[in-house]
Amino acid sequence: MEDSPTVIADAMSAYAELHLGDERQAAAAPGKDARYVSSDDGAGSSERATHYWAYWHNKVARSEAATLYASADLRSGAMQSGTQLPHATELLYSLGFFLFVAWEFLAVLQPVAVDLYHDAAWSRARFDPVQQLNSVHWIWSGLALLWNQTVDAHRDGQDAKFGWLAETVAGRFSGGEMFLPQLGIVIPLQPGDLLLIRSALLEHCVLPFEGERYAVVAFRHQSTLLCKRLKVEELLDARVQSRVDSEAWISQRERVAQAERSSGRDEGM
Ligand SMILES: O=C(O)CCC(=O)C(=O)O
Ligand SMILES: [Fe+2]
Repeated sequence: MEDSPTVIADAMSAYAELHLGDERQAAAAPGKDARYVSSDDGAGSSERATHYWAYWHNKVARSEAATLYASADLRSGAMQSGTQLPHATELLYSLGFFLFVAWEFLAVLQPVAVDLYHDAAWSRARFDPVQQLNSVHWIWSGLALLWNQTVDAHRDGQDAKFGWLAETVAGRFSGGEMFLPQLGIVIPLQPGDLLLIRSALLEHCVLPFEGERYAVVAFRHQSTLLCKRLKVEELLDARVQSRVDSEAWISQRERVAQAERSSGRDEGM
């Protein structure tokens, strides 16, 4: 990912400059999302932002009216229905290489996970504007974009339980390593690196940093997986699985999907 650091950093800077300016400044209310509660909410806080692009299922209405939801800064507490897609196109194309490499690595590491994510993505492709732009390498249900955000220790409880998050960072900064408290491991994540972690299981946080640190996080929520009654934990376990495992899993998945359809118990996502 040699050229990606500047490509991504430039695209994120441009995007922030053009489209986040006012919303960024407006973020004054205390955050509702514990992940982004900053320990140093003083100087420079107006430069921090978290922005989501995600396929979001409307559980209350039980509809598939998924849309692009975005929050310029979760500290404002507002999740807004996004209309920013036209503005987002340039940034999404700049992230293409990251999405491609994440897909490739995950396909080698655990093909079953790619199958599972891919199925979920394609079943909802017509509702998912990001999918429509990114085509085959978009296997995620959402992206979190972070500008200079400190991130306290957390697990991403909505992510697929035994699934994966893909992340890369950009900008010029020192510090800002990813720390995994349960394992006592510090990952010196640098621009150009790709990180895949089990975000729902492993606590992670970002250590203090100086400079400009941008993060791009691709995730898939558990609620968007197709076969929710599958014992995903047995499938996405810690082993690196072979294609043979994958084929066995596909037939299991089909059986479960069929059982769900015929019992009529599947209430959507
Ligand atoms: O900024 C990072 O490096 C991590 C972000 C993260 O963990 C999250 O958004 O859930
Ligand atoms: Fe996280």
